[in-house]
Amino acid sequence: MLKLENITKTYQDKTVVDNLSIEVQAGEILAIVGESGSGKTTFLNIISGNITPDTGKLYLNNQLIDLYFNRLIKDLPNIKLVPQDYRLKPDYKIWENIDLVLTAYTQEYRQKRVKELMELCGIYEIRDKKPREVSGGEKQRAAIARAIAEEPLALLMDEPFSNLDSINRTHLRTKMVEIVRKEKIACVLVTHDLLDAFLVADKIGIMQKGKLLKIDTPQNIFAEKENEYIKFFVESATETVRNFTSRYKL
Ligand SMILES: Nc1ncnc2c1ncn2[C@@H]1O[C@H](COP(=O)(O)OP(=O)(O)OP(=O)(O)O)[C@@H](O)[C@H]1O
Repeated sequence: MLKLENITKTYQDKTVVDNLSIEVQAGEILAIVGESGSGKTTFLNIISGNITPDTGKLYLNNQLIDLYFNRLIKDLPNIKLVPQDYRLKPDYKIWENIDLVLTAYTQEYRQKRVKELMELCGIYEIRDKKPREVSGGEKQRAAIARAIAEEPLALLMDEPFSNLDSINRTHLRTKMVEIVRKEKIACVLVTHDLLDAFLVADKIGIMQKGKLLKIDTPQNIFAEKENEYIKFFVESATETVRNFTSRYKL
């Protein structure tokens, strides 16, 4: 279980992340949705240990993790971030990219784990290709396989769908749910696209100007009655589908 309490980050006089608290259970996906500049990436980087917050606490399975000590290596163990640009090593094959993070383990375990991860993430067929020879969706799934190789408790994803075409998007959404459930990881993803969040998340947090306005189930966010900003956000996300159905009277 991943839990953050009262996280705040201010740059000069601008509060970019304003007193955020979240809780994500193992095997659950929380999608944080907000417009560009709302503070999503900063929040994700605080959770991964890459940015030190001004205040707030992080717990993993009820254990307090120190976010404040001066570290040489910024990444927190047990929390892995899949960056937007994947950062796969271009000169290594897909399987080697995953194998590289397992050098501390025995050869026998590495082989078994790499195969298992490639099968789970649906990239076994492309294991001998280099990153430039595969699609964006395949690169994304390879980056997920690499991130979860050492069985982290939490997986963070920055705009996982934004570089993908609609077929790859659909495939990734299905795979992500399968991976998170099977590996029992607490997953936080950030996206500006509420439709993706509706389709993949167990809970959605709507972020505006550094604040989380509401965290609730996709059904309740969709049916929001009170907050004008959330209503507007839901309207704009579903507008294309409504226009299409009304055009053809479906
Ligand atoms: N190092 C920094 N110094 C000063 N301001 C910063 C810094 N990093 C981010 N900001 C500001 O914080 C705000 C939130 O940025 P952030 O990248 O977290 O938003 P975002 O919601 O992820 O946006 P996007 O979807 O465009 O990536 C922005 O106004 C940005 O200019």
